[in-house]
Amino acid sequence: MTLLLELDRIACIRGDRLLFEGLSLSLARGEALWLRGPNGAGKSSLIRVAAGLLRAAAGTVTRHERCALIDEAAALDAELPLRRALDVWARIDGIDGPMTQRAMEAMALGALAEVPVSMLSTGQRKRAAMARVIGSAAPIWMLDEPANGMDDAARARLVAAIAAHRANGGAVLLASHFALDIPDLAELDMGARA
Ligand SMILES: Nc1ncnc2c1ncn2[C@@H]1O[C@H](COP(=O)(O)OP(=O)(O)OP(=O)(O)O)[C@@H](O)[C@H]1O
Repeated sequence: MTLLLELDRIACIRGDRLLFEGLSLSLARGEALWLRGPNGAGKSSLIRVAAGLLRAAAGTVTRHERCALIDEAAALDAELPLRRALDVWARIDGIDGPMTQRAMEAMALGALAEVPVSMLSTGQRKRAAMARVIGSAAPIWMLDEPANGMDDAARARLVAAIAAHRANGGAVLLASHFALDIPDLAELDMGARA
């Protein structure tokens, strides 16, 4: 079993509030873990700690591979047409053009390639952010509320992309306050810890 991500006895403080402590988890190739819990439980904070964007108050995070993140912050340049905005990231990630093309197809974004990111709807923007994650070829995906604003068809594509990623040896850390139809999904109830 090859571990891709290990969190060991993590504590997280936001403002002056201790959100959680002593939290340990690991993700091996092919695994997916659902962080569940109500608003404010600390799901986004844990994802940000795992991604290295937020410092833990205690404990250690070990990422054995590259990770790609989708969160509420817009990752794509709003002024650029979608295809070019994704190409910018592909160049940064050192990924080839066909990979970006496949990522766009996975999220059914072909018809939106020339539309500026700023003009995309909420759900389209989530699909675009997901295409960026798929196109990154990063083994670890950290997905914070990826399905918010997505319609049923987009959600099905998201679930299929996650399945393909796991089958390919990737791992997924998923924060969502509602259930997604993902098989063989481990759960961590952040609400129970709060
Ligand atoms: N920058 C910050 N400074 C202080 N407190 C913060 C900050 N960001 C978040 N918090 C607090 O940390 C707690 C956990 O927030 P977090 O966003 O991690 O929860 P969540 O489980 O992802 O919630 P949601 O389901 O609403 O996305 C909340 O009480 C929030 O107000």
